[in-house]
Amino acid sequence: MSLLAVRDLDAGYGEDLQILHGVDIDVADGEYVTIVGPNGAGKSTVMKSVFGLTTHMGGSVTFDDTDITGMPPEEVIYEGLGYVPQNDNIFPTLSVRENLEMGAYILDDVPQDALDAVFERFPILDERQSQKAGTMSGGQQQMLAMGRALMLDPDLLMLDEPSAGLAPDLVDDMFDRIDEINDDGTAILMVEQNAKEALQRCDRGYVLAQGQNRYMDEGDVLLADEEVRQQFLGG
Ligand SMILES: Nc1ncnc2c1ncn2[C@@H]1O[C@H](COP(=O)(O)OP(=O)(O)OP(=O)(O)O)[C@@H](O)[C@H]1O
Repeated sequence: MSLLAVRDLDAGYGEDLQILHGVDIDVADGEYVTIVGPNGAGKSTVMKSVFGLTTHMGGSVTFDDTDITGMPPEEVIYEGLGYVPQNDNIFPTLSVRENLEMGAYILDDVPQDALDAVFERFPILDERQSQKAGTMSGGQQQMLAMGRALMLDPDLLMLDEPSAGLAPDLVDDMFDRIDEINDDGTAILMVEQNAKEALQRCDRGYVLAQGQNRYMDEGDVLLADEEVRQQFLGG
């Protein structure tokens, strides 16, 4: 049984700019899945489509047995799905703590246990609770964006290029933290430019190109596949 099942999905932007052509993606409970592929392949569009941010043109998206096809983000969030977009994923003028509280805005009260869990996972956020988010480093802002998405304790966390813009020595640390979130039971769907590292870390990977599925297998198998390496991983 899939936690997330994307079936034959057609989606895009505006009235008729179709980007995805019959895409299929599955994520099982607790699984760690990555999507890799060339620029413009539609990787981000898959995530945006699951989160109700694109024009739905065909096919379906099911999450935890609920049909969420075309459901707007303000409703999807109630289903147990968290999403950290690549850009604009924090409120720069709000404090760290206010950003985390915003992550739980759909609840009447800020869940103290969730806040404590985020601070335990990312101690730097605890130390900097009152700092304006926009004044933190790129890596710290990325942790804050993840922390915010974790405030509702999602069953699936979608991460769009979490390593983008990070200094090389911080990239491994970011991937380690994603491993930890997954080890604690949250399923991960991640889009990454850093394809080799992402495929090494995940359970299963999809290669997307031109809005279509190209390859799907265990990460290690994709990494070892000569065709995949030549075409999509720079040899
Ligand atoms: N809001 C938008 N309006 C119109 N076209 C868009 C929009 N967002 C993305 N696109 C187009 O959709 C196509 C796929 O973009 P997408 O960002 O999903 O690709 P990607 O595989 O994530 O690539 P990248 O690694 O470059 O982010 C691109 O041609 C892009 O220009």
